[in-house]
Amino acid sequence: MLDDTPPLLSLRGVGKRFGPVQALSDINLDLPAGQVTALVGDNGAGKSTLIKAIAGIHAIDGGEMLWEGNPVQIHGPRDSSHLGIETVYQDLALCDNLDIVQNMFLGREALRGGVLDEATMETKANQTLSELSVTTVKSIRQPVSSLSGGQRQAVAVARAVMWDAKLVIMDEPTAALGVSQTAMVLDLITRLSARGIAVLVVSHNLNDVFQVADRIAVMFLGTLARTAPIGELTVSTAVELITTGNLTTSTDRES
Ligand SMILES: Nc1ncnc2c1ncn2[C@@H]1O[C@H](COP(=O)(O)OP(=O)(O)OP(=O)(O)O)[C@@H](O)[C@H]1O
Repeated sequence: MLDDTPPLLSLRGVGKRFGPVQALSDINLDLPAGQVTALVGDNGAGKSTLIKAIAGIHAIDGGEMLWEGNPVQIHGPRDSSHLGIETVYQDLALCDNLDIVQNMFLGREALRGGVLDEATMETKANQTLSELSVTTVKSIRQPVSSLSGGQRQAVAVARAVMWDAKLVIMDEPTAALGVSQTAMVLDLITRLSARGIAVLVVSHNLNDVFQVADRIAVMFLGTLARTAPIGELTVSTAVELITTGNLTTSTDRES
């Protein structure tokens, strides 16, 4: 039977111009629930502009976005977080001097009788971290400044999940990480999609992409050169698309 569930988010003909620069042209992209979509492309291809458009930081000036099949207007970060879109940027936006619980509840603290409800916040933070199998953190009361890069990523992702993200966008999540921490973060991405969350991962690292993604979207000079299930491309065809925007050879893997 055909699954007629609409994708969680669909971009239809999306465009964005910065003065003379057409940063995005006619972008058509579906982000299905429970799947990891990798967004790849060379420097300046438009990846950041696209994720910022979805996150409501850049207003689009053409096309439309559909959320679960219905047209939506995303005018700012509040609109996107209201829909259930959470973005984990490279700098993570964690406060170093605050502990894990304080970071996960920053700006959305639980109160009881007008005071902070620490017990509830600790329970919820612990529960989310353990649901995501983040077991490497010694104490949820340690300041995030004492965490490794991978653990910081995990806290930022857990915060998104705790606040009911339906779409998690990750900007170069493994760029600053070593081998074992990269493996931990890739694992975490897989667990997000297993929970039914749509994940959009921007990455320059094709090894990571081929390990974790279900689908790949290749950008070239502001356009979407190709969107395909990951099995339809190889690393070398992906590189060709990234660098030229086309495939001259017919070396696509049989799907
Ligand atoms: N705020 C801005 N004002 C003017 N031009 C911009 C702005 N942001 C991006 N651009 C331009 O839009 C184009 C796409 O940039 P974008 O940062 O989205 O690319 P990218 O694929 O994320 O690149 P990178 O991998 O280097 O981060 C580039 O030509 C860039 O110079």
